[in-house]
Amino acid sequence: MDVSTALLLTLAVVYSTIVYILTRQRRFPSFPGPIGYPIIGTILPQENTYVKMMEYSKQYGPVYALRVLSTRVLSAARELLEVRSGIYSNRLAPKMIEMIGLDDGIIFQPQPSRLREGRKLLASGLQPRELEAFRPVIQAAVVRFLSLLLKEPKDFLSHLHRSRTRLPTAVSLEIAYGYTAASGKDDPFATRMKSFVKGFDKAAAVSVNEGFAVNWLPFLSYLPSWLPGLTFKRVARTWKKELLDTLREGFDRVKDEVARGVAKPSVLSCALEDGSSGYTEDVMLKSLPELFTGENLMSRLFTTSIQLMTYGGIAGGSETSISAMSTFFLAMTLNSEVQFRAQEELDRVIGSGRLPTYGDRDGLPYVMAVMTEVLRWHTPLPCVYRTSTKDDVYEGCFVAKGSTLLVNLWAMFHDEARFTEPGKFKPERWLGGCKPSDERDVDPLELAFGFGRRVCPGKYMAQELLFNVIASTLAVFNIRKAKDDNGNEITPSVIYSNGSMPYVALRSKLVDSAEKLDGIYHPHSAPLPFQCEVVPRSQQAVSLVDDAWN
Ligand code: HEM
Repeated sequence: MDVSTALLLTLAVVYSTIVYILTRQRRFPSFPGPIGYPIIGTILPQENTYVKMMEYSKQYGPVYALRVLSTRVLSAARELLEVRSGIYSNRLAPKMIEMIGLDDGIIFQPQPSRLREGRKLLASGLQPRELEAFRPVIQAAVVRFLSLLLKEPKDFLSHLHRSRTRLPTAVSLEIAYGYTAASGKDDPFATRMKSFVKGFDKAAAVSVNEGFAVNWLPFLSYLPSWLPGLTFKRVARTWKKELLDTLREGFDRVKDEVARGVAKPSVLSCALEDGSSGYTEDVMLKSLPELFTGENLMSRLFTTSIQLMTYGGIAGGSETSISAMSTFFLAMTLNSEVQFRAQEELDRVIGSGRLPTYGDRDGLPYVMAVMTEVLRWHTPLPCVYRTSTKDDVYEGCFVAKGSTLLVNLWAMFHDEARFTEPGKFKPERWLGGCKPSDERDVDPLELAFGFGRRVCPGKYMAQELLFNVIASTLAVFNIRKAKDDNGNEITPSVIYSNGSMPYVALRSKLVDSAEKLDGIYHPHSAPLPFQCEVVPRSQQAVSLVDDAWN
């Protein structure tokens, strides 16, 4: 550890001690939970933190509390986020995001009326009925993915990850701005948006070895900028201009197209054309880009709110849809019988003369069950979290303002009382709707996307995209275990990067090793790179993709 990191860590411990002492509360009994070390609190494991937290809930009960430095964490039931949403709907903005002025979109929006307006704007393109207009866009993005799979089947993970081919980004650009990114690398607007997301992402990072110290030592923002080492203030000023200029470019381009009567239908063009929509320019400017940043950022935010200062923080965003798609490829590699059953259903219902579409979903219950099980087996965001905005009393115990509330989705989806063999990938459990417990509260199609006022606005788009990828890939390809040089099958291990949970160290070792393996940034809760063979099922299947692509 170098001197500056050590100094920052020391500062963080001192800061946490002061905050802890100042905010200590004794009025109400505390929740049960691990006691942890003095000052530092509980040390959470670096990997699979949500599994450890599930163990705590078995030990201490469904509601328990722990402390990480000065941050109180309450592992609670979803009802609390829904019923007391007035107190538990906020997320803490990282200081750098605040300084750049990017806390004014949706993700960090503290004002209920402004949040409602921004979410309404996104919903105008992302609700099921509105999405229908964009169905061809989603289908085209999926066909592009299939044609890449035909050309370079070994690179299936790269096709999902790399920004040029990343499905959700391509679709979001169309829905938000009516913008079709050129398939080459140098599409100017897509590149600018990409750097915007990257800048946003970096500004929100909370690791000791990545991002800005002011995010985990917020008091630094009050020190004068002439002090040595406080370059972040200058960076914030420069980025504020650069990032807002990018947003302005997207906005002005569509505004100009609308004025000339040549705008393609998009959320922004509709809002601008519809004089009665009443959105302020600021809401349109800052809320729309959160289609990109929201998908990317959710995991970072947990760490921000939990303020894992001395321990470091998460390495990156979540890219939730990509995580689910990678899980699908892993599940198919490991469960050939599931794959054959889904393909049998596709052949019977759709035949081999066309690709399946989202409109076919009601006739494909087993394929739907595969998708549901993907979202349960390794749910992309294992925890949903919020920061409380007021002191509160819950079940007779005190919840201090600023506490982090956490709902462990992983624990709900792996609850042995509800699911037989929760660690196994078994789509059958979902046949006939939300089984096995008949309790809607564990339906991954709902639960994996969060709750109440903050429920994921991209939920329907994500489901449509995921369904299309799953159904079309299974219709066209067989996914099999790869073979080594001696012809032996390679069974991939089921190892996931930590995703939306804190790393109790610097950057996760798993993330580092994943990057070394194939050079792709793997910051989210997704399987580490693995091999499989992706082989077309027939010449007719190849022609289907070629024809659709051409
Ligand atoms: C499988 C894919 C996805 C999963 C599992 C997922 C899950 C989630 C979850 C759990 C949350 C937090 C909700 C809460 O706090 O209660 C969230 C928030 C969010 N998601 Fe998604 N998401 C996915 C895809 C997407 C897509 C495709 C987009 C964009 C089109 C998107 C945009 C957002 C945004 C903007 C937020 C923040 C909403 C707010 O704070 O009000 N997500 N997502």
